[in-house]
Amino acid sequence: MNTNLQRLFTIAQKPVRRIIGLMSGTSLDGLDVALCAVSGSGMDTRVTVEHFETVPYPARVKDEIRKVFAKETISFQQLCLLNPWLGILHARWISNCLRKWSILPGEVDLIASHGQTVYHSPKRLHNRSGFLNATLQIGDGDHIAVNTRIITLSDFRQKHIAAGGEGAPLALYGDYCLFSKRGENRIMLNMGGIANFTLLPGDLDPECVFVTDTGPGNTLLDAFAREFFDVEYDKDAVFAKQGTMNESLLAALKDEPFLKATFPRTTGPELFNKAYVKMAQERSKTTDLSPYDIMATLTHFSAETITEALQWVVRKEKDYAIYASGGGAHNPLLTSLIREKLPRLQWHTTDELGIAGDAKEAVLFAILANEAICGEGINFGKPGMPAITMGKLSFPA
Ligand SMILES: Nc1ncnc2c1ncn2[C@@H]1O[C@H](COP(=O)(O)OP(=O)(O)OP(=O)(O)O)[C@@H](O)[C@H]1O
Ligand SMILES: CC(=O)N[C@H]1[C@@H]2OC[C@@H](O2)[C@@H](O)[C@@H]1O[C@H](C)C(=O)O
Repeated sequence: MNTNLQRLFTIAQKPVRRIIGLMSGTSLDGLDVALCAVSGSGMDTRVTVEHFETVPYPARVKDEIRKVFAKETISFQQLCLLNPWLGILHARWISNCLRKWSILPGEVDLIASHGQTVYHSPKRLHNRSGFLNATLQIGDGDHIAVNTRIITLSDFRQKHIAAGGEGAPLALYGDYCLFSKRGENRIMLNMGGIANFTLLPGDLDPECVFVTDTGPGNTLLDAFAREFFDVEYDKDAVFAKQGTMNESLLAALKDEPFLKATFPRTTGPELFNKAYVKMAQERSKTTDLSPYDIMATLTHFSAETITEALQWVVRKEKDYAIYASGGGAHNPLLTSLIREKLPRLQWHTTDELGIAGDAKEAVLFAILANEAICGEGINFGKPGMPAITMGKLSFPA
């Protein structure tokens, strides 16, 4: 037998597996590296985050990714070169983290690599006849496995699409396993570049679990913080707080078929980008707004689209606790707007559940890898949320 398979078999039988979850999201802020100790599977999964670090993407890495990121027309050579380059860089950063944490590669069982999404194209967005849902993540897993000497699972989203989903959000699988609590209706709200949430019913009925993207989280704020103020993001909403929300621009921003389409739905910066905002400004005759007013209006846009999606699932007669995560949870204006609009929801952060909000998505990919090795496929009984295990295997040798 191939010794890699023997090793995998042993890993699957261990009481506790050490899995590194990796996430590099649509914000392009860096690579989240979460070293997790995982036991059990499915609803019996338990996780302890032993170490977590965000390795910031150097400017050169951001620039190279931006040459293809969410763009309809790109250099094929650039895409081809980026795929191994990013895999090798991710491997190097993992090795650096392990050295810093005094952990040997042989002490880690698996790596779960999300990769870098460069294009997300569900059918509702491309609308091209004969083509189905599609998404593309790069930073190849073979390069990670060979360079770290750790078995790697990667490219989780393709199987979800193959089984009838849009390839996202995958958060529900880990959210359901880790955070479901009998007696509490929970909403796990992640505000990254794009915002999404999972509804976890207090009766644990898998058929009532619900997950969707809502629209922009920070992606438009980041794009315009770069354009107007030459900074990577609007830290603590200092710019947005100096502006006034413009009703006409907000209405134009919200006038988009995606925001009226049935839930669940997924999206990305392919739709919500600078051109989208500039077109809304033209339509609403607000091209002369100050940068501060635009930042304020974009923050309201994210808050309203998040709130309206949440209002669609919450029932008046029920209580809900909301657990926020992702970089947007640090944005005081965004969070206060959401809280004002949903005063009945009890507001928490995932930190209160033992998982730091910045680490959550990386941890969720570690859980997906754990499910791929030990799980049986969680059945939500719904189209678009297939009962599958995900991730492709790369062996170090
Ligand atoms: N103090 C802060 N104030 C305002 N915004 C913040 C703050 N800290 C982080 N952010 C926002 O969070 C973003 C990073 O969020 P996160 O890492 O969750 O996104 P991501 O994982 O890349 O996105 P996605 O989940 O869509 O893939 C930053 O780009 C910034 O916009
Ligand atoms: C295609 C893609 O990378 N989508 C991301 C993105 O970032 C947030 C939102 O859009 C979510 O749908 C998804 O990531 C999380 C981890 C998910 O799949 O649950």
